[in-house]
Amino acid sequence: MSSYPGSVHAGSAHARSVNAGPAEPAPTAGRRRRVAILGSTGSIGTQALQVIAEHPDEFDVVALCAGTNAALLAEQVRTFTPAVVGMHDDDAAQQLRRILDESPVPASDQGRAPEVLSGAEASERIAGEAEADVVLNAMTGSIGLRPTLAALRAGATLALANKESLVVGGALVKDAVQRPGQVVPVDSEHSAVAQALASGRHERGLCSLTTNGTSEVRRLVLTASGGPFRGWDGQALAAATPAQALKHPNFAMGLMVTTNSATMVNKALEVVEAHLLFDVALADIETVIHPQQYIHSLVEFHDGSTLAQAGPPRMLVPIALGLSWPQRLKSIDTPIDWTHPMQWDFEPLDQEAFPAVSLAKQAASTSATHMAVYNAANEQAVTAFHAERLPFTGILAVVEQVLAAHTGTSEAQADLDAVLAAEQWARSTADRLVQTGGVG
Ligand SMILES: NC(=O)C1=CN([C@@H]2O[C@H](COP(=O)(O)OP(=O)(O)OC[C@H]3O[C@@H](n4cnc5c(N)ncnc54)[C@H](OP(=O)(O)O)[C@@H]3O)[C@@H](O)[C@H]2O)C=CC1
Ligand SMILES: CC(=O)[C@@H](O)[C@H](O)COP(=O)(O)O
Ligand SMILES: [Mn+2]
Repeated sequence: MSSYPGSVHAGSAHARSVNAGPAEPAPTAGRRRRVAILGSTGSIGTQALQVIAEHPDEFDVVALCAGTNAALLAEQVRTFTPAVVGMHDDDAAQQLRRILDESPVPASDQGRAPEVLSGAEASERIAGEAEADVVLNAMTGSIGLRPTLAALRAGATLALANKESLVVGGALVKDAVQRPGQVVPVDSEHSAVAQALASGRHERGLCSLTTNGTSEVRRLVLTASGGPFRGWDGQALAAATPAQALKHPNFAMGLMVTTNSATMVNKALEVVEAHLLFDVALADIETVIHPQQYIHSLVEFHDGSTLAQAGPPRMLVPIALGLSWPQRLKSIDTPIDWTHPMQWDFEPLDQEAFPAVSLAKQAASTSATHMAVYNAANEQAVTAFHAERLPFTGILAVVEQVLAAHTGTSEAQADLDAVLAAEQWARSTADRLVQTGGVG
C-alpha cells in the first residue's frame, strides 16, 4: 500500500486502562470521519455500511476488508468507493480483481480504482496504513489481534466489535492504547456500560447536572439472552445439534458468536472484555439472564443506584456510536414502543449447565496467556462441533481440558510471540483431543 504511508496519528499519553477516561476532543471536528471496516461482509460490517449509507455527510469509507466473499465486497466497493480493499483469501482476492476489472468502479476520492491487497496481512496493513480516523474491527476470532494492535499503534480510534482480540491480547492491547477513549466498544453490552458511564450531555434546564467517571462504580452487570438452550440441563445439552445452536433468540449474527451465545462462551469473553475495557475487577462483574435483551447491561454505583441502558435488541445504535463517539447520530434505530404491554424477565445464570463464565473468570485470573488458550481452544472446538465431530457439551470440555494442561505465562513475558505460541499450542491440543476422542 505504498501510496498510503504509515501512521499519521502521533499519540502521546500512555494509558494502562483501555478506556481510561474521557476522550480527547475529536480530531475530526468539522469534517467527515475516515472509516476503515475490517469484516465488512459480515453481520456487523454490513450493518455498519448501512449506518454510513444513511449518513453520507458524516463518513468517508477509506478501506474495506473481508475474508472470502468477493462478490459482496465488489458490490460494497461500487457503493462506497474505498481507496483500498483487502481479502484474506488469495483466491477470493483474485476473483475480486476479476470482477472489478470486468466492470470498473467509479474512481475513488483519490482519483483511482481501489488497490486490492490479499493474504493474511491484508487486514493488519489496512488497519495500520489506511490513515483512517476510525477502524471498525468486525472480523471474527482472534485473527483480529494483529489488526487491533495495528489500528491502535497507528493512532486510529478503534471501534471494537472483535472482542476476541482484546480478550486474547489483554495487556498487549492495553499497552498499544495511546490515549483515553481510543477504544470504543461496539459489543452491545459494553456499549451499554460505556453509555451508562458517560450518560448523555444535556446542558439545559434547571437541573443541568452531569456525572461521570468510574470511581463510584460498584459493579457491572452484563445481561445475557441465555441463548437457544436457556433452561436446558446437561443431558439435553449433550444432544444439542448445530442447527439448534444457531437459532439465537434475538440476533442474526455470524456462526462463531452465535454458537458462543449458546454455550455462554460469548458472555464469558464479554466479562473479560468488560474487565479490560473499564478496569473493573472480575469479581465485580456479574451476569444476569434477560431473555428479551432490551436492557443491554447495567452499571451499579456505590450509593445503590443502578443505570441501565435500554433499546430494541439490535446492533445499529452500538455500531453507530462506535463510528461517531461521542456524538449520537440522529434516527439510527426505532426506539422502544411503550404503548404496548411487554414483559422483561431476569433470572440467574445456571452455572452448572453453563460453566463458561466461571471458567473464564478463573482463566483470566491465572496467567496472561490463559484467555488466549481459552479462546483458541473454543474456536477449534466450535469448528469441530459444526463439523459434527464433537457434541455440544464437548466444546466446554475441550476448553477446560486444554486450559488445565496450559502452564501459563507471566504478563512480563506475554509478548505477541508468546500469545501466538500459546494459541497455536491450544489449537493443536484441542484438535488432538477431538481427534482422539479424549474429551470427557
Ligand atoms: N453480529 C453481531 O451482532 C455481533 C458481533 N460481535 C462480534 O463482532 C465480530 C464479528 O461478528 P459477526 O459480524 O457476527 O461475524 P460474521 O461471521 O458475520 O462476519 C465476520 C467478518 O469477518 C470477515 N473475516 C473473517 N476472517 C477474516 C480475515 N482473516 N481477514 C479479514 N476479514 C475476515 C468475514 O469475511 P467473509 O465473510 O468475506 O469471509 C466477515 O466479513 C465478532 O468478534 C463477534 O463476536 C459482537 C456483538 C454483536
Ligand atoms: C448483540 C451482542 O452484543 C451479542 O454479543 C449478543 O449479546 C449475544 O447475546 P448473548 O450472548 O447474550 O446470547
Ligand atoms: Mn455482546
